[in-house]
Amino acid sequence: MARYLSITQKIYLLTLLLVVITLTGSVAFNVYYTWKELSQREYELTFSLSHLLDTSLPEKYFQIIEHPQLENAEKITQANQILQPLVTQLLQAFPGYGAGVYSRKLNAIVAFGPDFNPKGLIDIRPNSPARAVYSTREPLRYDSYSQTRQAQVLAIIRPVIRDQEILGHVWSNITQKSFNNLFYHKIVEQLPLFIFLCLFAVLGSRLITARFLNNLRTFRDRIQRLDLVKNDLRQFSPELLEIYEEVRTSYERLSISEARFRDVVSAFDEYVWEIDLQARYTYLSDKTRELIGQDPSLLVGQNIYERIHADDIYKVRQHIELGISSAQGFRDLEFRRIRHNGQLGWYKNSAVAILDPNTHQVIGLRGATRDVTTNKQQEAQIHYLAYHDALTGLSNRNALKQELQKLCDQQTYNEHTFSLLFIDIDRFKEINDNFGHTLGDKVLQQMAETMRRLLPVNATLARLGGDEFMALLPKTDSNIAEKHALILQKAFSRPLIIQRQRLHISACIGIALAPDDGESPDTLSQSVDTALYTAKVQGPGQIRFCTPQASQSMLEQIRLQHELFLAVKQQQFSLAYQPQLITCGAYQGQVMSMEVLLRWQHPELGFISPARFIPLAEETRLIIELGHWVLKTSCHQVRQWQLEHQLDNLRVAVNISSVQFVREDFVQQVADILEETGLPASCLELEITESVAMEQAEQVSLKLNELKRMGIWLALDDFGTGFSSLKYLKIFPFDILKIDKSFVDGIPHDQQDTRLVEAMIHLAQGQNMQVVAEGVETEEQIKHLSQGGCDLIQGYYFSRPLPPQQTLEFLLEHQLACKTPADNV
Ligand SMILES: Nc1nc2c(ncn2[C@@H]2O[C@@H]3COP(=O)(O)O[C@H]4[C@@H](O)[C@H](n5cnc6c(=O)[nH]c(N)nc65)O[C@@H]4COP(=O)(O)O[C@H]3[C@H]2O)c(=O)[nH]1
Repeated sequence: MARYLSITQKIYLLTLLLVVITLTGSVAFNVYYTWKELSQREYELTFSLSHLLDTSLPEKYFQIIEHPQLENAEKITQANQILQPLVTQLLQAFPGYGAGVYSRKLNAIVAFGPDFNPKGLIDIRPNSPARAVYSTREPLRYDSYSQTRQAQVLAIIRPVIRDQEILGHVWSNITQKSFNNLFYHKIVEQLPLFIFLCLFAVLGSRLITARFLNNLRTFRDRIQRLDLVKNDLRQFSPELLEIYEEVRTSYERLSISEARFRDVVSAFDEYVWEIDLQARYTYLSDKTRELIGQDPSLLVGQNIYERIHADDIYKVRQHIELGISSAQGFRDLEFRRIRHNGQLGWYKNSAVAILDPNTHQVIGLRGATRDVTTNKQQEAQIHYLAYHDALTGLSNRNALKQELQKLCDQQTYNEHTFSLLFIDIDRFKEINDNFGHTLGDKVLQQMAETMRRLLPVNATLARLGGDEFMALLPKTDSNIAEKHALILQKAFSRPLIIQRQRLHISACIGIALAPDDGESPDTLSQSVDTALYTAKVQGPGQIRFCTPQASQSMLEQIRLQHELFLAVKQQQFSLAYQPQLITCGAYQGQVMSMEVLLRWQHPELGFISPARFIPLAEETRLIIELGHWVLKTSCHQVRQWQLEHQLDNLRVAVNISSVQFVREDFVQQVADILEETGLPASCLELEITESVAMEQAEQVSLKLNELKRMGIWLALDDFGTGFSSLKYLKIFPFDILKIDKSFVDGIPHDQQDTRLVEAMIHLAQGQNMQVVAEGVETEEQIKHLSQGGCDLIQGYYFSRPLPPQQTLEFLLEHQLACKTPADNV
C-alpha cells in the first residue's frame, strides 16, 4: 500500500506515528511514574502511620499488659478501650487506611480499624508474615491478605519494642482497592493534561510537517530553477546541499544531453514523437510543425491514428500493437497522413519501445517520422515512367507483359478466355518522315486516344514502341475480339486532321486468343505477331486472327530468311535486265537504259520474287552485301558490253535500298565500283525510292548532290505512291522520275490515273527531268504516254526482265540511243 501513497502522505503518516508513539510512551511513563509515586507516598504514609501508632501507644497500655492481676481477657478489653479510640482517631486523619495493634503477651489483636468489631479481637494467625518482625526487629512491608480488613492490603508491620523487649507489633495498611482508587483518581486528574498534550503534539507535528514540506517544496522549486546558492542551503541541511550538488551536476549533464538531443532532432529531417500504450501522443518535437503543419502541443493527447489515411490505419495499428507487445518497436513503416492543409503526405516511421525504468515494462513507443512524400512522388513517377509510354500515356511493353502474365496465371480456361489485339499503323514511317516527327507524334497520340476511348475500360492498352499498339481484352471470345477490332478499324478509317493536314490512316490488326493460340505470354505474343504479320501481308487495314495458315506463312518467312543467308553464301543470285525504250523523237524505239533486277533461283523452292525477299534482305541487312554485288556485277557487265559491242552510252539503272543508301560510305562504294569496273558515271543510274529520300533529308541531299556531281543519273522510283513525292522533287536533285506501275495500270480507262500520270509528266518536264513509265503492258498505254510526253517506257510490252545473254541480243536488235545526262531527251 505504501507504494500508492504520495511522499506528502507518507510524511504525514510517519509524523503521526511518531506522535502516537511519543504520546503513548509519555502516557505510559506518566502512569508508571504516578503509580510509583503513589505507591511510594502510600508506603511513606503507611510507614508514618505505623510509626505514629507505635509512638502513640500510651504507657497505660503497657501497664495493663503487664498487670499481674488482670485476666488476659480483661487485659484485652481494657487495652482495647484505651487503644481503639486512638486507632480510630488516627485513621480519621488518614482516611482509607487501616491500622492495628497486636500484643504479643496477650497473643491478641487489641485494636484495629477502620471497621472495628470487638468480636474481631482475634489472635494473629500463626503463619502470618507479620510474625517475621519478631525475628528481624525491623519494620516490614508486605502485600498480603488482611485478617482484620478481609481484603488484600499493602501493609507496614512495625515491632513494638520497649526496653529491648518486643511486646507485639503495630501495623498500618491500605487496601489494594483503595490504592487503586487513589491511583485511578490521580490518573483522571491528569487526563486534561494528556488531552492537551495530544492536541499539542498533533498540531505541533502538523505544523512541523507543513513547514518541512513547505521547505521541501521551496527546495524543489529552487532546484528546478537551479537558483539556489550555498547560503540558501544552510537553512535546509548539509545533506540537502549534497543532494543539490548532485542534482545540479546531473541537471547540467542532462541539459547538455538534452541540448545535444534537441540539436540532433532539429538537424535531421524527422520529427520525434512518443506515444503511450493507448497510442496517444505524449510528446512531439518542434519539427512536427514543419513536417505536418500542426502545432505539436495541440497534438499531445491525440490518438496517433487520427488523420491517417483510412486504408493505412489497419497496417499502422498492427505495427504499433506488435511493437508494444514484443517490446521491439518497428522499422520503416510507411503510411499516408492528411496534412493540416488537407493534402496527403507520405511518412516513414521507425520506433523503439519506451520502458519504465523501475519495472522494465513497456509504457509506450518513441519514434521518428520522416516526410517521404517527394520520394514517393518520384517513385510513383519512376513507376509511371517504367510502366507507361511517355508519348501517349498508355501502358508500355513492361506493363502489358505483367498484365499478360497475370491473366495467364489466373486463367481458368473453361471459364474465361481473353484476347490480344496487335495494332500496327500502316506506312507510319512514311507519315513520320514526310510530315515530321511532331506530326507523327500527334498521329500516335490521336490514335491512342481513339483506341482508349473505344476499348472497354478493363482492357489494357499499351504502346509497344513506334507505331505498334497492343490491347489485352479480358473475358473476350473471338466474336467480341473481332467486334472490337472492327470498331477500331472503322474509327481509323475517318481522316485525321492534324496541323491542317488531312491524313488517311489505316492500321492492320492481328488477333490472338487465349488459350487457343497460346497459354503463356510468349506463345500468345508469337501468335499475335503471326496474326499481324498475316494481316500486313494482305495489305493495309486488314484484320486477321492467328490461324494455322498464318502460323504456316510465318514459319515460311523464317525459313526463307534462313534460305536467304544460304543463298548469299552459295551465290544463288543472278541478274536480269529490263530495257527502257525511247517513246518519241528521232530515237523512238531505241534502248536508252536498262533496269537491273535481282533474281533468286532457289534449288528447291524455285524462282523467288524480289518483292518477297528484298524486304527480308533489308530486314536482315543482307541487302548491303547483295546490293553491293548487284551494283558491281551490273556495272561490270554493262562495261563489258560497252567495250565488246560498242554500246558506249548504254546506261544501267540500279535499285538502291535505303539500308544501303544510309551507310556513310555509300558514295565512296559507288565511286570505287565505277573506278574498278571502268564504267563511266554517266552510264549509271541509281533508282531511289521515296523511303530513302525520307531519311534525314539533309544528309540525303548531301549524298545525292555528291553523286550528281560525279555525273551519275538519279531517279526517283515508285513516284506517286508515297506521301510527299512532290516535295522531294523540289528539294532533291533527281534527273529522272519513274511513274509507278500502279498509275500506269489505270491508263487509259481510269480517268483519275490517266490525269494523274499526265500531271506527273507535266511536273517532271517543268523540273527538266526525264520521265520513265514502268509496267507498261499495252499499246494504248504507250500511245497515251508518248502523247503525254513521257520519255522512256519500261514494261512487258517491250520486254520482260531478261538474263544477260538475252539482254545483249535485245540490245543489239534495238539500236542504242546515245545520250548523256547533260543533254536530256
Ligand atoms: N506486271 C508487270 N511487272 C513489270 C512490268 N514491267 C516491269 N515489271 C516489274 O516491275 C518491277 C520493277 O522494279 P521496281 O519497281 O524497281 O521494283 C523492284 C525493286 O523495288 C525490287 N528489286 C528488284 N531488284 C532489286 C535490287 O537489285 N535491289 C533492290 N534494292 N531492289 C530490287 O524488287 C521490286 C520488284 O522487282 P521485280 O519483281 O523484278 O519486278 C520488277 C519488274 O519485273 C510489266 O509490264 N508488268
